[in-house]
Amino acid sequence: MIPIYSANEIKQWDAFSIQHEPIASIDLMERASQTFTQRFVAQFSPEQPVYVLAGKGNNGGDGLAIARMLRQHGFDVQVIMPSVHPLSHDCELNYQRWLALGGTVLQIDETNFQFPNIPADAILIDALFGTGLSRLLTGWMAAIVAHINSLPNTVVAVDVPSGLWCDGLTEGDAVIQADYCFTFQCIKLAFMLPENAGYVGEWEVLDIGLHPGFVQQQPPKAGFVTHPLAVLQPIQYDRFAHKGTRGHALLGAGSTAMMGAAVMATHAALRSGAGLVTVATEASAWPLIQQTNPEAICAAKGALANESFQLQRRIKAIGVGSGWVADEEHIQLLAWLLENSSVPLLIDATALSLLVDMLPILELAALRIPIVLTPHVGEFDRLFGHSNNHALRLEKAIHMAKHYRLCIVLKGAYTRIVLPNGHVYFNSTGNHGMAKAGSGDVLAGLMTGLLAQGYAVQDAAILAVWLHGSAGDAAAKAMGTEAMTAMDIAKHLPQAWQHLNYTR
Ligand SMILES: NC(=O)C1=CN([C@@H]2O[C@H](COP(=O)(O)OP(=O)(O)OC[C@H]3O[C@@H](n4cnc5c(N)ncnc54)[C@H](OP(=O)(O)O)[C@@H]3O)[C@@H](O)[C@H]2O)[C@@H](O)CC1
Ligand SMILES: Nc1ncnc2c1ncn2[C@@H]1O[C@H](COP(=O)(O)OP(=O)(O)O)[C@@H](O)[C@H]1O
Ligand SMILES: [K+]
Repeated sequence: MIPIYSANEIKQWDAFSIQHEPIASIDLMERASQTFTQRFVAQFSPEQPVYVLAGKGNNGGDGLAIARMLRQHGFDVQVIMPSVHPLSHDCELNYQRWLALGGTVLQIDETNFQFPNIPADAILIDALFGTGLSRLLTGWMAAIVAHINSLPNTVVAVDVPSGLWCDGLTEGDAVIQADYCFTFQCIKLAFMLPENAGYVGEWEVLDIGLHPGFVQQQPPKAGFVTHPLAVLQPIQYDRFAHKGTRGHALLGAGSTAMMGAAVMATHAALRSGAGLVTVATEASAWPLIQQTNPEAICAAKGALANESFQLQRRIKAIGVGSGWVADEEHIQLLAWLLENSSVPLLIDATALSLLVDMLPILELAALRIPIVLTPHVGEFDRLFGHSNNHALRLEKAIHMAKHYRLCIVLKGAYTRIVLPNGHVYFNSTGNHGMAKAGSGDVLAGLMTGLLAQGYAVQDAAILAVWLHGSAGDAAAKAMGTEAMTAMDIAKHLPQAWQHLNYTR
């Protein structure tokens, strides 16, 4: 897992490393700049001229060190600096080192603002501001940013695109629109917000060797899940395991016009590792379910509100809502589950819409059993009210998860798994080929299957979301993001499991 820390926490990590490694701050800057340079030379050729735009803080110091290193790699490098003083201590040192190497600096003046001409094939390295941004860029700094954004050049940001507020959304548009952003050590929350996609471009985290002791001392409240086995243990079965010990999942899914949702959720649940999957749905659809998923068992919808059925079949988790319609029958089923279920409950799709009028019983139910909600943004807003942007929505999800003691899986690119303690895991896998009807049903089936096997809600959510995205990536590789369908995600779950195990 890659931690997500705020700008303030990053500063603390920086100081912690300087103290505990120990290392001088200028040497840490040198190491960060070397790491950036290595990454840069792996992608770009010295045939393209490089212009480094360096500010007065430590981000500018990195820029000056990178300029020096790239010159040593044979790049033709020019440095542009707004004439702002004083420079930070380490920026000043790197400024002197650059001059000592025979480097020159093209100064930009506030009064006579004119940006040097840059050849169209030049690469621009943005080291104007980093995580030390303390206010919005205005005046001539905003003008510099606007000018750069008007240029056709490829822009590579050092740590963060200048002007970006790394802990959330930036007001206004005085932010560099980078094509690439090579960021240091941890991910910035801003990278996870769709509104910032045009600023951050393709981002990558560079390990600059900050002291790992800091993460133990101050665990992050948010993280990016690159591999779930770094944060959870998979359930291991011994050779005497049988279908009764692998867990029995009960799905309440499908209605006449949306029976495909039940088919797909069932298929995914069957590929979750669960021993038994029962689908409670309309009897007229049983032949369809059994033709498409011969391993599944069908039951009447009433099974969802039938305690003796659930006890006798040893149901271990229940997932409801995929392909449901919002009618009285389903309201009654959901209410029964909230009031009576003794096993973990997953609430998806239409059941989330029904929940709007059941928040008080949801609150009580969450005291008794683990509950996970799997809304996409529209469903989340319908349930908890509209948010004007993704940063506010995430804040609201954290608030609601804490208030109701729920796990909320807010779906989309970088699906957010929000835990009852307010911590957030962002998922790394998946692609836009999954943005198609039915993908959510696959996730709901898969997660219910994991819950049935005894995974804690948090682990089931992290693992299911990662596997689902990984299966989506495998489907995209095999058939392309256009042609792949939700069912293809379910069919590629075997590859996702293999990927999980192989990279363990
Ligand atoms: N993490 C790590 O371990 C490592 C981090 N490193 C690097 O350090 C970077 C952070 O450096 P940093 O703290 O010096 O901040 P940075 O963004 O360069 O500039 C701050 C300056 O800008 C000014 N300023 C702020 N806002 C402004 C505005 N709107 N308009 C105008 N001015 C404004 C502010 O002035 P003030 O707010 O005091 O007025 C201050 O002078 C980080 O991104 C990474 O590149 C590596 O070197 C080593 C390892
Ligand atoms: N751009 C994307 N990148 C990664 N995953 C995505 C993207 N768009 C959608 N997904 C995933 O696809 C699924 C879509 O679910 P949902 O919107 O509920 O679909 P449906 O309701 O049609 O089943 C979610 O798991 C979501 O995270
Ligand atoms: K920058």
